[in-house]
Order: sequence, then C-alpha cells, then structure tokens
Amino acid sequence: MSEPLVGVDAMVEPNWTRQDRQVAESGLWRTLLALPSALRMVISLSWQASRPHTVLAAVLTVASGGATAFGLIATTTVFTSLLESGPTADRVLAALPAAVSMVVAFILRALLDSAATAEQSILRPLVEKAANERVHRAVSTVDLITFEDAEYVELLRQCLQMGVRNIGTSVQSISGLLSSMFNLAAAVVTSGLLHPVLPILVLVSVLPQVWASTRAARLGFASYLRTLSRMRRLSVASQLLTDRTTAAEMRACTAGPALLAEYRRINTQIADEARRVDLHKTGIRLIGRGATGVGTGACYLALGFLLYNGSLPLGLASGAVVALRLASSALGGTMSNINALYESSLYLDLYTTLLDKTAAATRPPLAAQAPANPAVISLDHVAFSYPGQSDEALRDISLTILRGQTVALVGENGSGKSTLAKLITGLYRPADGSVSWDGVDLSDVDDGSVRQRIGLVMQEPARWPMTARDNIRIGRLDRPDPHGELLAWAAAESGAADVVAGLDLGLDTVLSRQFEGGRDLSGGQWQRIGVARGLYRDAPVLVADEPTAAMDARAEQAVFESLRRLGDDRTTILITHRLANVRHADQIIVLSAGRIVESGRHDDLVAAGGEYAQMLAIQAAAFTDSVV
Ligand SMILES: Nc1ncnc2c1ncn2[C@@H]1O[C@H](COP(=O)(O)OP(=O)(O)OP(=O)(O)O)[C@@H](O)[C@H]1O
Repeated sequence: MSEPLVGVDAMVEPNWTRQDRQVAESGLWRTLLALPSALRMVISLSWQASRPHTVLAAVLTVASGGATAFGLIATTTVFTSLLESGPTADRVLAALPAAVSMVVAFILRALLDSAATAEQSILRPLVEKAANERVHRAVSTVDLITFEDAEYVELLRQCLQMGVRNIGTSVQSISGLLSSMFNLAAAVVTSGLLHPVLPILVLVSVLPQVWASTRAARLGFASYLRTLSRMRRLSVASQLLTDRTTAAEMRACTAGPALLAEYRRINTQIADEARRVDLHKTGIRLIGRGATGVGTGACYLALGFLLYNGSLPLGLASGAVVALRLASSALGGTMSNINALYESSLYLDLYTTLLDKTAAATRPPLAAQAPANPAVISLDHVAFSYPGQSDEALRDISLTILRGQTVALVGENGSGKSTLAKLITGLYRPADGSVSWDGVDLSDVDDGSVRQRIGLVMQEPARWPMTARDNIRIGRLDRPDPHGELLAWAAAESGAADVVAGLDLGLDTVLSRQFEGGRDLSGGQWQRIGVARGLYRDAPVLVADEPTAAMDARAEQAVFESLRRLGDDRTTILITHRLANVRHADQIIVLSAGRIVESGRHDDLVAAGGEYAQMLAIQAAAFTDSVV
C-alpha cells in the first residue's frame, strides 16, 4: 500500500472525542438519563432565540397533542360502543356522540398540526441562528494561542458542521416528543380503563425496539467519532485537488494523479467503515423488530388469556385491540422521538464542549487598562511553548524597549522572532516570566485594552474579501476619517496608492475572486495594502513582521522610510531577514533557537564579530559576488 500523502494514517484522535466515545458506548439507562440536560439546553436556547415563538410552538404542539389524544379516546369509545351487545341501531346511536367528537378532534388536530409544523419551521432557523451566533461570538474573542491547538480547531469545525445542525433537529424532536407523549398518555389511559394490565403489556412489547434504535444511534455516533480524522483528511485532499491556491503547483508538479489516488484511498476507507456500521445497525434493528413482533404476539396472547379467564368482557375485546394498537403506535412514536433527540444530543455535546473550552480559553474582561502609550516595555525571563510542543519556542528572554525606539528582531528561520513579537504585544501570554508595559504586567490588564494599542503588519497580510478601501480601513474601522484623508495618507506612504490607481474601480474594487467583478492582487501588492492598513491603524506599538518580503526594491525602500517617519511617539518592532533594513534600528536583537544571543546597535554588533556580523557578511558577499 502506498504511503499516505495527506496527514498520516494513524492520526491521533482529539482528546475531546474520548468523553464522547464513553457516551457512545454507554447503556440504555445512561442514554435516557442524559436526555433531560439535552432538553434543557435546547429549550433554553430556543427561549433565548425567541420567547414568543417558543411559547407559541409549545402551545400549538400541546394543543395538537391534546386533540390527538382526545380523538384516540373517542375512537376507542366508538369501537367499544359499536361492538357491544344489543340491536345495531341502538349501538350506532350510542356511538354517535363519540363519533362526532372523534371527527371534530381529528379536524382540530389537522389544523393545529399544520400550525405547529409551521411554527416549528420558524423556530428552528431562529434557534440555529442563536446557536451559531453564540459560537461565533465566543470564538471571536478566544485567546489567539487557542488557534494553534489542532484539537480545538477540529472541535470548532465539527461543532459548526454537526453540533449546530443537530440543535435545529432537536427542536423538531422535542415537539414530536411532546405530541407523541400526549398520544401515549391517551392510549395508556384508554387501554388502562379497559384493563390495568394492558398498558404494561404494550410497554414490554415496545422495549426491544427502544433498545435497538438507541443502540443503532450509538453505533452511528461511535463510527462518526472513529472516522473524524479520515473525514478531515478527505476534505483536505478534496481542497488540494480543487482549490485555486494549489491549482498552479499541482499542475506544475504533476501531483494530480497521486493526490487523486490519495483522495480515492481515504474515501474508500470511509465508505468501508460506513458499510460495516450500516450492516451492524441493520442486524441490531432486525433483532429489535423480531423481538418487538414476539412481544406484540405475547401481548395478544395475554389479551386472549384475559378474555379466556373472564377478566375482560368479550364486548370490550375489540375496544381493547384498538387501544392496544393505538398505545403501541403511540409508544413507538414517543420512543422514536426520544431516540431522535438522543441521537442529536450526542452531537449537541460538541456544541457544549466547544463553548466550555472556549470559555476556559478566554480571559474575562478586566477593569485595569493597559497604559495608553507605554514608555517602557520590558520582558523578564520570558519562556513560551506552543500547545502540544515539548520544546520551548522561547527561553529566558529579558529585554527592555523604550518608546520611540525601532527594535529589530533578526535571526535564522524558526529562531523565535514572530513568537517574541506576539509576546511583546500581549497576543500570546508567557508560560514563564512576565511582559510588562510601564511596569504593569499585561496579565493584570484587560486584553481588549492591549489590543487597542497594538498594530500588526504581517508578511502575509489577511486578504479580506472586501473593497480596497475597507481592506485598509479595517485597520481601525472606528477611526474618524470623513474625507478619507487619513486613508489617502496611509495608501500613499505604503505604496498602496499606486496599486489602487491600477484598479478599475479604484478603492471600490473588491479584492477577492470569490465575488463577481472582484480581483486579486500580487503578493507584493497585498503587502502594500497590509502596510497601509498598519499605518492607518495608528497604534502606539507597531509590529512589522517581514512587511516587505515580497516587495520590489523601490517599494521596500519607500516603506522603510515611511516607518522611520512615524516619529518618536511610538514603538516599532521590526522583523526582517534583509539586514540592510535594520542598520538604523535603535536596538538589534539577535535570536537563535529561542534565545537572545546578541543585542545592540548595528555598529556595535558588527564590531563584536558575532552572529549578526556573520549573517551580514553572508548577505554582503552574495551581493558582491553577483556584482563582480
Ligand atoms: N503554530 C505553531 N505551533 C507549533 N510550533 C510553532 C508554531 N509556530 C512556530 N512554531 C515553532 O516555534 C519556533 C519559533 O517560530 P517563529 O515563527 O517564532 O520563528 P521565526 O524566527 O519568526 O521564523 P521565520 O524567520 O521562519 O519566520 C520554531 O521552532 C517553530 O517551528
């Protein structure tokens, strides 16, 4: 068998699936015990989504259930009256009032049923919308580092795909459950009135069906958990085959056939698993149906016995048969709704687990605010590791940065520059040591207040699928700029103005091929937009992480001049591999394997002849060689 191309075959399953797997393997009793909490959650979400619609849906469902129950009682009464002894005309006359009630009840039920269904279809999207909004609101403020946790990211994806959808399904199951419970109550009362043993007989006959359907649901859920990582790999493989960003390289590398084979291989594994589980489920259902058939037979045998020993008068026998049929179908309906609710509740767990994990990874707002424009930023013996990594990305980092300084972070790939910049700006929190602004530890102030004061220009800036104007304005959407002068300034300083000038609709051009009439930019052009966004943000602490790596020489020079012109009232952290750009920095910090190995001004570091001097010599030699 060929080696897997996308991910690995034995992918580690997320931790959160362990708890779910226990649920999937638990017995019928635990299943039923878990239902009230699922019910509570869905009803409370529904209540939050819309109180009037929740009340209306409940009232209509209860009323329709009541009408059905009433109809069932009337039906049994009609049969009992018709099949009693005496002249036919008398029996028909005696059955007439019950027959009228039966017709009225069924008409009422039809009307109320339609109204309840219409109300449910209004309520369901409202509840899904509320659940979706709750997830998006919670996730939008979660700590940045949480996105480096692959388990969390997978949970989020599953929650949005399966969790929220199943909340909507649960709304319908709850309504169905409510109305079938009414039917059941009516059937139990009717059969119980005929003979107290009858409802017990019905209950026993339906039990195998309950066992079979909950078992099948658990098997399905366990299989879903087992195939999670394969499904993920399948969707990655599908994206690689169909995405615009990989289309060119896939063709140039002639990687298409291999990727297609990989896609087919994973798909086959998933289909095999589905087939296996379906077979298993069919077997379980067959056993359930068989046992229910035996139970029903036993029920009728017991009825015969009751007739035989005279406990049940012969005149009531047909009424009892009707009541038994009704009770059995009502119980079946109740159980199928409980089962649907149970099946959905397994997936609802994804939703609640995600919200719990998100809450645990989100700092509550604090009253203490970060200094408006820190005069001194200091890091004291800071260490940091990425989630799930045993190695520290940064170790024992201590440094001081003064307002007005431009500090350059340099070093080899993976030495920790970007990570350090995120710690300085409070986007990541240290595992050890402290980061403080003007002596205030960032862990003691409100995260939002720190974010208000920072700006981040990335090597690969976010490509917002918005107009060019909004791609710059999103740097600080609430910044007053009624005549667009600040925006024009940022665009001019970054070189983005030249890019915009070449667009058909100028600043109004949508920068995304996902939309009709939209267009994309080159890597360097996007960087200019990214720098414009950073300048427009006007933050006192600005991080520029290889902001010009894809720019042409002239554009790069212009950007560095603009950054220098920003003045003494802010702090700039600059990350770059092109050492020519850091000559003027007030402080150059050289990182290697997560540690600071040197720091100082350009001349001092050159004179010291250390790591920085060596890197500089390599770059200079490359330039000299090409000139010679
Ligand atoms: N999301 C992540 N999860 C796990 N490890 C990471 C993650 N991001 C970075 N690392 C690791 O942390 C270390 C520091 O990475 P960082 O991105 O800070 O380096 P860098 O100096 O900015 O590199 P480059 O010059 O290539 O941009 C590296 O060993 C890297 O492999």
